[in-house]
Amino acid sequence: MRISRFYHIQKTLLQFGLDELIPPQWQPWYARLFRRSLFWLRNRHPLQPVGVRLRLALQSLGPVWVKFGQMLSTRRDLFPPHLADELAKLQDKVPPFDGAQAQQLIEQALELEDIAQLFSGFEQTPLASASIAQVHSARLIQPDGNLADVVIKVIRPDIRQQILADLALMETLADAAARFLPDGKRLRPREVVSEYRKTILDELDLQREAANAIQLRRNFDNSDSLYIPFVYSDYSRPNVMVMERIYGIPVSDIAALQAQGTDMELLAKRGVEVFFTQVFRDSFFHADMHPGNIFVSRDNPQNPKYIGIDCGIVGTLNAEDKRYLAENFVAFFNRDYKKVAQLHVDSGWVPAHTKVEEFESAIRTVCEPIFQKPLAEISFGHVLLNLFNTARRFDMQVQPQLVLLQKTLLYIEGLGRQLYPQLDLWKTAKPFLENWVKQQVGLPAIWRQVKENLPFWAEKLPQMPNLLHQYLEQGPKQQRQLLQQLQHLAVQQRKTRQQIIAATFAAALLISASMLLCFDNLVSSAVLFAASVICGSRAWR
Ligand SMILES: Nc1ncnc2c1ncn2[C@@H]1O[C@H](COP(=O)(O)OP(=O)(O)OP(=O)(O)O)[C@@H](O)[C@H]1O
Repeated sequence: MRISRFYHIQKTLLQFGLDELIPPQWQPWYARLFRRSLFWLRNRHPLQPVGVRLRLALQSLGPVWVKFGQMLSTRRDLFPPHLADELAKLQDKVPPFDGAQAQQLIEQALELEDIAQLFSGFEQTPLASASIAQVHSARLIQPDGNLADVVIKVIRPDIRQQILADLALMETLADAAARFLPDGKRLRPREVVSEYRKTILDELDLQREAANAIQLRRNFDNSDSLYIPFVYSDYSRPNVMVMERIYGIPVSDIAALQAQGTDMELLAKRGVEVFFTQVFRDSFFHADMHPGNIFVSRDNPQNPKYIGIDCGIVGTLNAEDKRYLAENFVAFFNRDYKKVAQLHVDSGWVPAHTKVEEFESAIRTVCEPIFQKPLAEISFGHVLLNLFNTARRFDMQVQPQLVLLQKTLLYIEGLGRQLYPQLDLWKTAKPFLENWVKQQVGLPAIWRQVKENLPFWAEKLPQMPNLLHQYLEQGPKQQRQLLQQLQHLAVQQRKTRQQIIAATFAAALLISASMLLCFDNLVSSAVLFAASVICGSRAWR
């Protein structure tokens, strides 16, 4: 099975002429000869540009590869724009699987004899189907007898085995690429595939998605800007998830939004705010913000609210990353490239030995042209992309959390500008960022830390006298032990020195004894030999 799939993948790649992606000077003569001998696998689409062929090949290999291509399209640090643009067009439109089978999977997962025990009006025709799961509508019969409109997401049967098998093949190909392509080191194919493995396997676990949705919903409880549908966690299983059905307008349906009189400027600004709030306030952001996952509530168009679904992929940032990121943005918009360079070194994103002046100059060369545009038109996502690309030349390691963030930022900006083309991103984000940075330093930060640590200190306070007493008692005892160990070490050292001297003497006496033997001086030789044995045995002891 694995060999035949491997052959199928190789065949597809060759029939779409993707071997052309490897420049001829990198292909040794025997590889070219071997390629020519595979005459039945010639390129069948020679007139299509290579980007289009790559997209078509991935599409014909199936959903796992389509999703892989979608992920690669966001890695503009690795691929030229024409390839990344083509990959971005990949869509995982796949035919739904049988609704009766979905019903069976739900019954099995929730241990129901019949779906009607828990749901009324389960629709076997899916509401939507994607590569990994499909979604059915139903009405949940709640414990109090009331009905709630819900959707049930079901993972495709057998998809896990398919994904694992394809991942194993991808890993083999990545290994080969890393070993044989001269650019293998820079492209880091093994890391790219292993990152993909993590993302796609995470997406297979709906319990994880449910937990993410619950957390995000809690973070935006009572928010005017974002609503996350309620998840019925009692009915969440690794392959089944039940959640509140929403009836919002897809965010890409601009005409419908305008028709209901939505305040588009406010909506666009709220998108940016929601993103920065998730990143900087909560350190927990929805990282799959493509338009298919964002809706706008039909209620109150003058005070518009987003609805977010599909929380399968989320990003987190640690406190350090957040601080460096915010300071980077502020420094960048103040055109303080030295600070930007220094921040990259301080955060450990580039090695400590990086020459800050050289790095600063490289950043200036790449970023200064961006300021030719009015501030309002500058894209944060592109700023980050340019910074990361420059930093890569200075050995910046791929930071998956930052790549996820930069990708999400590009989505959010694209969305904001689509909703309200005059959106001034910097004006919307700057007060937020500056305020955040201010809160991280000085008195407010100290006060916040004190407040955060207070419960811990309060808990430990009653134990303090005991701990202090133990410490004071342990002090002299530990000192005595240390002294004993030092004395022991000194004795050992003296012994070793004596052994070395004895061994040297033994060797010198042995050499002299051998020389005297050569001159037939038997008695002296025997005496010296005996002395050498005595010294040697002393060294040995
Ligand atoms: N709570 C909901 N209420 C109404 N419709 C929903 C809900 N959740 C999902 N849908 C519909 O199902 C579609 C697919 O859902 P979702 O994005 O969660 O699935 P997916 O398999 O992760 O898809 P993809 O990977 O393509 O984003 C959505 O675009 C939406 O139309």
